[in-house]
Amino acid sequence: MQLLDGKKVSDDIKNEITAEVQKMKEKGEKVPHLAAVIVGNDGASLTYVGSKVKACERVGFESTLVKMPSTTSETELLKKIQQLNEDDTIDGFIVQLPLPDQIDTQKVLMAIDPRKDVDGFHPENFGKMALDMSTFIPATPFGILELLERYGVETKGKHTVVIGRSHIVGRPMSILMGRKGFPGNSTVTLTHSYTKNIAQITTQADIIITALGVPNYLKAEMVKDDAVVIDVGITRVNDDSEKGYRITGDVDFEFVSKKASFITPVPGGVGPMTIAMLLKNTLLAREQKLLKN
Ligand SMILES: Nc1nc2c(c(=O)[nH]1)N[C@@H](CN(C=O)c1ccc(C(=O)N[C@@H](CCC(=O)O)C(=O)O)cc1)CN2
Repeated sequence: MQLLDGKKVSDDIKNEITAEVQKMKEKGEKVPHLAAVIVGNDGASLTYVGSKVKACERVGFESTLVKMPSTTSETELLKKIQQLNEDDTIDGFIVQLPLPDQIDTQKVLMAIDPRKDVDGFHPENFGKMALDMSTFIPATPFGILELLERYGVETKGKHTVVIGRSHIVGRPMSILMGRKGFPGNSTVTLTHSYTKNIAQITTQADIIITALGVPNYLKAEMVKDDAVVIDVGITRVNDDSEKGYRITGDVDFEFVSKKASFITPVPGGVGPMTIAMLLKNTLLAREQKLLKN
């Protein structure tokens, strides 16, 4: 079994981005600027936006964190998005998800200027992705593709089973794995809460990508020998550690890792790749803006 080490690969990517930023500085160009909007006080979301800001500092990007109270109305958030769309100093921005119940997420994502949509969630960018056109690929699926590519995991002609059909991970992942090229050219089955006999499907998979958020859901008996297992689940389970919780994936790692050929750990697998690929999309947004000016 080989570990797909997202921590190491994300560090490599950040070093590559740092070198690109250095070149920009030497040419007297403005460095990329990412803004992140967070509404409310959800502990995990605050951790993730904090990591995004820290990652920007590390690679030499500018960053802006916009914190809004949990009582923010949809109108107020849409106004903030309009400001960020019009702010020429900002190359790309994200709205941290999930949003509070009073806000229509789809309406918010559609309000983001597609040229600044470094999460790749706007329908225009999502459509381009599905049509194999150049665009921002959502950071988590993009990170998974990068891990598969850097470890040389064969995907052509393989059967990939994706568990979970969220707009952030499962749905785009199922599209990307079936696209032409590498990584891709895979035969994809997208499973979800209405799928019957899921173990019958997963035991036939060469590659399993699970994004459910149910700790230890994928058991060894659901996986065939030598399968590639990608764990996108990140659940905080309360314990008596100093932090008060530990991070648990969807995969029963202790036993599944004994059967898998490649597997991502949690933590230290897909999570850090998400942050690295957001930086990559922000660099792309900056470069595209330079090309147009
Ligand atoms: N606007 C967005 N919202 C959300 C996204 C997203 O891509 N865009 N994805 C997730 C959360 N997420 C990024 O925002 C994210 C999740 C996890 C990690 C990560 O590094 N996890 C670590 C563990 C961190 C911890 O201690 O909690 C790991 O797996 O090693 C980074 C980013 C939902 N919302």
